[in-house]
Amino acid sequence: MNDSAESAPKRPDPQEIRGFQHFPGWLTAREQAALVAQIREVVTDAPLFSSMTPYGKPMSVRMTSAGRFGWVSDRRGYRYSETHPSGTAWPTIPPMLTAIWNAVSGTERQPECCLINFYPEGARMGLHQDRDEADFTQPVVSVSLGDDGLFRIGNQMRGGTTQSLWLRSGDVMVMGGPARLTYHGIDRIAPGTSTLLPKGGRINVTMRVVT
Ligand SMILES: O=C(O)CCC(=O)C(=O)O
Ligand SMILES: [Fe+2]
Repeated sequence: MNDSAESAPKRPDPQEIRGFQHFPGWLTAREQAALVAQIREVVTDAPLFSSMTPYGKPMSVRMTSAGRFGWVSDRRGYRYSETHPSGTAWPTIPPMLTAIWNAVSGTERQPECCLINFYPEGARMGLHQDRDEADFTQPVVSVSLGDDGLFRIGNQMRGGTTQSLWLRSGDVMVMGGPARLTYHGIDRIAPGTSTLLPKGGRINVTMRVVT
């Protein structure tokens, strides 16, 4: 028996919600802090930037990416790009994130994009589908850090009833299977609900197979 502080943490079982698999509290507080440090290294090499929607409206979320591809949005539309807007290649995906992917994704393939979204107070993300990837049999795996975010889940087509839940720091969500194209978004974040990020706000990371 090993009950030292270094023993592997017990991971939560998933809770199913409209086909999404929610793992509340997947990461311990210590792991969350370590992951934030790895994400900071990415952001140092590939600074957060504000995107324009194809309609010319600025998004309230700032973003950057790691991996072979990054997600960018500008007047040419939403797309994956092999370079940051500054022209450089994206940093490699932090190893803690790859480990989460391997534990929950249920696929042999590896993520080719790790999109890092930063939500300051007041930021939101409207209901959308993630459909810029080539193979919808591959899941999207999301990790939340910092302030709570109110996540809304709709249906596979626009409209209909929705269901909401709070995504908390350390939660992991797998969006796969029949729910891979389900509409989802973030209505708002709850400022001051976490002390993980010294200046507050919420980070959400999504890992995706792109090609
Ligand atoms: O912030 C979240 O929890 C969801 C992010 C998301 O849906 C996306 O980046 O496509
Ligand atoms: Fe999404």
